[in-house]
Amino acid sequence: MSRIGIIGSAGAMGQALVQAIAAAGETHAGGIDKDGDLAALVSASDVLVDFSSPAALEANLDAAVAGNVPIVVGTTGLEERHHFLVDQAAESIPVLQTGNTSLGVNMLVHLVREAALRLDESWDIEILEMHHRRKVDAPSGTALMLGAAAAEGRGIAIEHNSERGRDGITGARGRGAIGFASLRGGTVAGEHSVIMAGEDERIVLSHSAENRSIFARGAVRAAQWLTGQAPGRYDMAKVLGL
Ligand SMILES: NC(=O)C1=CN([C@@H]2O[C@H](COP(=O)(O)OP(=O)(O)OC[C@H]3O[C@@H](n4cnc5c(N)ncnc54)[C@H](OP(=O)(O)O)[C@@H]3O)[C@@H](O)[C@H]2O)C=CC1
Ligand SMILES: O=C(O)C1=N[C@H](C(=O)O)C[C@H](O)C1
Repeated sequence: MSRIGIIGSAGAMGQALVQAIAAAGETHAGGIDKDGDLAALVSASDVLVDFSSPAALEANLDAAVAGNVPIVVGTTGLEERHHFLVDQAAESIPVLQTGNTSLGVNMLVHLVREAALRLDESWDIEILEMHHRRKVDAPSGTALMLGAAAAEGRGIAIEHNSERGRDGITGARGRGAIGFASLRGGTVAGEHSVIMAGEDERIVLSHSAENRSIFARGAVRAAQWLTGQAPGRYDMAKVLGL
């Protein structure tokens, strides 16, 4: 049994996590939000789960390293500098970073990589996501994971082959590009579609989150798995054996 500490505890994911920890028979070590006592939470925890804000990431990783406690980073909206910080922390402690903790999305990531490996550049890949009106980052972390998987399958660098935020006279779509589009509204927990559009035909691979419990269950599974791992950077594929 592990003591799981929550960063971002009063938030939508933090609250879903409290329920998932109890359902899994684990111990809720406590939680913090902005201005909470991070050091005390680290001392009380065997493993941390962070669903807060990119602005909090550096302090969270530093505290986890100082306390030698593994951390699951589920926060999205991360930039290159945040990924660098994750890599640095992973030299000392186990860190699992993912834009989506659900089994279904991680299976979708796998399927997208496989499809992109087999389809040539004449198939245009577009990623469409929709989330609730409160979401602050776009494209979603999941959309970025799906784009990265498509690029990996295709053997191209996503940094040089993305089309994001089209507006106005954008010119025709680039051959081989991976496009992203984001919708926001209502209470949608998370919808992702990867559209592969070829000549006169289309393949659509998609996932619908019916509620946040799928992310919370996945985060608890990740926290359980991460406890006892060697220092390093991990993802959900390792946890789920995909
Ligand atoms: N990887 C995954 O599977 C999933 C990832 N997410 C991601 O998780 C994050 C949180 O989502 P959600 O719960 O919907 O967001 P909410 O806005 O509902 O919750 C965020 C929480 O984080 C807290 N917080 C903000 N800044 C800090 C800080 N510096 N230190 C500690 N806590 C802080 C907020 O507290 P306060 O109100 O005091 O600011 C708030 O309680 C987002 O990045 C989202 O995209 C969401 C679902 C699944
Ligand atoms: O903010 C959310 O709610 C979600 N965020 C994650 C993302 O950015 O992909 C995961 C999930 O889709 C819900």
